[in-house]
Amino acid sequence: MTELARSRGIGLHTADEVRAAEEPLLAATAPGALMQRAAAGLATVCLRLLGDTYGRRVALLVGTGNNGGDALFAGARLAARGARVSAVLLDAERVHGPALAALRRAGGRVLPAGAAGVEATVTRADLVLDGMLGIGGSGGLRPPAARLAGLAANGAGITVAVDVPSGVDASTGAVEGAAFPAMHTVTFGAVKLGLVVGEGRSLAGQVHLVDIGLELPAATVRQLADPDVAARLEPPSAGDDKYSQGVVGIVAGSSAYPGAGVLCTGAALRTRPGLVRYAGTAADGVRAAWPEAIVTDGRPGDAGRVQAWVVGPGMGTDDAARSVLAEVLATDLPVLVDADALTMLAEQPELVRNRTAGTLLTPHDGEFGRFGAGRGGVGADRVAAARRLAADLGCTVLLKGDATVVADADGTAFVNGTGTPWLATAGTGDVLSGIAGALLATGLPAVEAGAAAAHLHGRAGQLAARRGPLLAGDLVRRLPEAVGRVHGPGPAGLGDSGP
Ligand SMILES: NC(=O)C1=CN([C@@H]2O[C@H](COP(=O)(O)OP(=O)(O)OC[C@H]3O[C@@H](n4cnc5c(N)ncnc54)[C@H](O)[C@@H]3O)[C@@H](O)[C@H]2O)[C@@H](O)CC1
Ligand SMILES: Nc1ncnc2c1ncn2[C@@H]1O[C@H](COP(=O)(O)OP(=O)(O)O)[C@@H](O)[C@H]1O
Ligand SMILES: [K+]
Repeated sequence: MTELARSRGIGLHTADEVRAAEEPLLAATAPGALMQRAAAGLATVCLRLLGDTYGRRVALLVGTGNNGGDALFAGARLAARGARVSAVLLDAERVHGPALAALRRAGGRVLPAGAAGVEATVTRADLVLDGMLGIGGSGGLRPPAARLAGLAANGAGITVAVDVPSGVDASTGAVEGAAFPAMHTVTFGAVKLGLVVGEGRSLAGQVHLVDIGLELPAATVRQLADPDVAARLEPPSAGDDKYSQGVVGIVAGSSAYPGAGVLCTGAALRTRPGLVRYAGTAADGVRAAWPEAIVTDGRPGDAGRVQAWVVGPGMGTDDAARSVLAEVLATDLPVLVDADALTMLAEQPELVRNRTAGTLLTPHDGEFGRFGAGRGGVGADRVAAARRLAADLGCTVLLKGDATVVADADGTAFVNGTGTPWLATAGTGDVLSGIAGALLATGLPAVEAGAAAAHLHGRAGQLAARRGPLLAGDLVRRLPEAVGRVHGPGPAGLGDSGP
């Protein structure tokens, strides 16, 4: 097996996939065994978070299904270690019986959600464990559950979600109304997709995976970690020269707006030590900023041979720009289409439908909405949205955002785990295009180049944000360090958000 095939990243799964994997395991194990594995893992994480357990106050928010059972059994384990545990039941008539009995035996207190002491119990707890809804939840939280989530949000304790924060759709990350704001989520058997994408990403906090022995099918959605990206960034070897490292061509910026050309070219240069060619009307600015690039103010065809093109950032949408876009898309080379080129492409999608080489579109939500398959907007299911546009155009779509999604026409997808909200500033998208273009030129498939680029871009953003508010140019400066960082040892966990 090649290193690339091994470095496939962390699998992300839907609630249906988890349920299907649970069935044979439930049949093969003693009744309640899986829930005990889940509760033991959950209690271990809570003990670690609490530090000293004796006398600490723990509030359990307990729903009507097995998610509530997990919380009660874990609560019983914490009570046995000296914690003062109170269980708030959403419905005292429907609760996991053996788990409730275990909590009572361990000395836990039980009160219904409507009882007078609930507010104080939840807001004054040192740790609040959300066992209201897991993968069996659907739709927005009903009022009593929504009220408890609100109390936990206003309290001072550590908030921990059992399997999934209640109110978050485990499969999509969508949230309808209120949800439990978790600082930590302890999830069982598999990382649910909804914990790392959409609104679910920020509500889940840090994700801890507890192995309960599930055997899952190969994931169609994955998240790359540092070593997975490193495997896609082969350093030059003794036999390499500047051409063998991948030559990328950049068409970006304009005489009025040279900045996009400068940022995009710089990002490409700093991603790979190969060769970067530039063709466009921001040639003077690019030449002045980057003497290492080979620059022409002519058309792409005048630039010399390249292995991939980036087209779009800041290039304008006039007739000349349209003709340049058509020329680049008529080549049999991989092309990344961004910004102004996406605006033009949305009016002429046939330009990409029959391309044989990879085509990577990198829209933000506004640009996504301009395409036929994107009308009506991205919506709450971001992975489905990216897949829809990719399938419609036969392209790869990188949908930018807090957790950038990259999807191929066949449904293969990645969700990015790095980054910082400081990236929401002008020009950072131009930098992403330069990085992804440079990786496309090395021969990586478009979906892999997009996923690796989003990871590196996010890492560069995290490094730059350590010094305070960042500018797009800071990302370019931090790129070599970001590349070094993914090659080096260090934490490589899911959604790991910090260098
Ligand atoms: N099946 C198994 O063997 C295992 C299941 N485990 C736990 O079981 C969970 C799934 O359990 P369940 O299938 O019982 O489902 P849940 O406990 O997630 O929720 C189902 C209950 O919530 C109610 N409900 C649904 N939507 C609601 C809403 N919007 N507002 C308020 N109430 C709502 C339903 O009426 C139902 O009673 C997992 O997330 C995990 O925590 C773990 O113990 C591991 C083993
Ligand atoms: N809230 C956020 N958290 C993390 N990253 C973000 C956030 N908002 C935007 N980004 C990232 O910042 C970049 C913005 O790109 P884009 O919208 O094209 O900006 P521009 O066109 O100004 O270059 C994308 O990589 C996107 O994923
Ligand atoms: K939960």
